[in-house]
Amino acid sequence: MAQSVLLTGASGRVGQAILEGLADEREYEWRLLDRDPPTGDRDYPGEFVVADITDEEAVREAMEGIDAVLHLAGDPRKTAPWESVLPNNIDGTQTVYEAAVDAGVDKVAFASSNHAVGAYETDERTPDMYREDDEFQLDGTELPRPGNLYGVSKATGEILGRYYHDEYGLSVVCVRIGNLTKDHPPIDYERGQAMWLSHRDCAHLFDRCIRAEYDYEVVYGISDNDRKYYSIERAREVLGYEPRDNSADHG
Ligand SMILES: NC(=O)C1=CN([C@@H]2O[C@H](COP(=O)(O)OP(=O)(O)OC[C@H]3O[C@@H](n4cnc5c(N)ncnc54)[C@H](O)[C@@H]3O)[C@@H](O)[C@H]2O)C=CC1
Ligand SMILES: O=C1O[C@H](COP(=O)(O)O)[C@@H](O)[C@H](O)[C@H]1O
Repeated sequence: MAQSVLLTGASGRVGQAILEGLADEREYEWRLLDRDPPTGDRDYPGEFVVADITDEEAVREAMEGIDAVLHLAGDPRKTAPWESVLPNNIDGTQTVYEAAVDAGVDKVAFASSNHAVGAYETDERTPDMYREDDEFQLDGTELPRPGNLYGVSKATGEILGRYYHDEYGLSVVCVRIGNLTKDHPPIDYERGQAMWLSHRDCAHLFDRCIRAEYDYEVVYGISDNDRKYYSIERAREVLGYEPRDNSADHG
């Protein structure tokens, strides 16, 4: 039977990468949600709900009949001020989890970020840790260590997921996404190359978040980069993630 999937933040960069890769997937019935209305220059594979995730009523309505949620909507700026991350990233995420539980949704994949752990990149460790021969690695079992308020909001989204899993049995996977760019990794940016996530690996990873069975997980969402300082072993093990790209293959 087809799975009904709610994709929040569908108009954004990550949402578009996922839809590019999975739009033809016949096993999914998409419901797309964004506060920005769809633009005429793109094809959307499902019903489009124009709503703000801080609007509890609208989110509850959008959640009806949904099996899995890919929750991407939020302010992605690392410089985002508290006035924005509090409503968009924290309140909005709590509204999504709460509505998911009430609607009997099975699983939620939450778009967390490398910035939830950005402060591990100390002056002593960088830039060496961005390089292939350095052994420092984070694997998702470490405590969050944000270096900005945006990172704080993502760490909070992870903790909210823990709560909704433990109290209500919701399956939650928090994907600490690295740096998504199209066609090739960031140029002249070692950090970005170490945490590159290609578009096709992004679509595949979120596909696995819909299909796999899990309880509560924190995984890193990057391609199989030689330079990586984030382990992707947990994503491989629990989700069956098999990335095909590596920033080292791009000059
Ligand atoms: N692009 C990247 O490399 C990374 C992205 N992420 C996370 O992935 C998610 C998506 O990021 P991007 O696609 O890059 O950002 P984006 O800005 O391109 O897309 C975000 C979308 O969410 C929508 N949105 C924002 N606040 C909303 C609200 N209150 N209600 C409804 N819709 C709202 C926006 O209209 C936009 O279409 C974000 O949560 C971001 O923090 C995390 C790490 C890296
Ligand atoms: O969470 C995010 O991280 C990526 C990578 O961070 P950066 O500091 O190396 O640029 C960023 O591009 C993206 O906008 C943000 O949402």
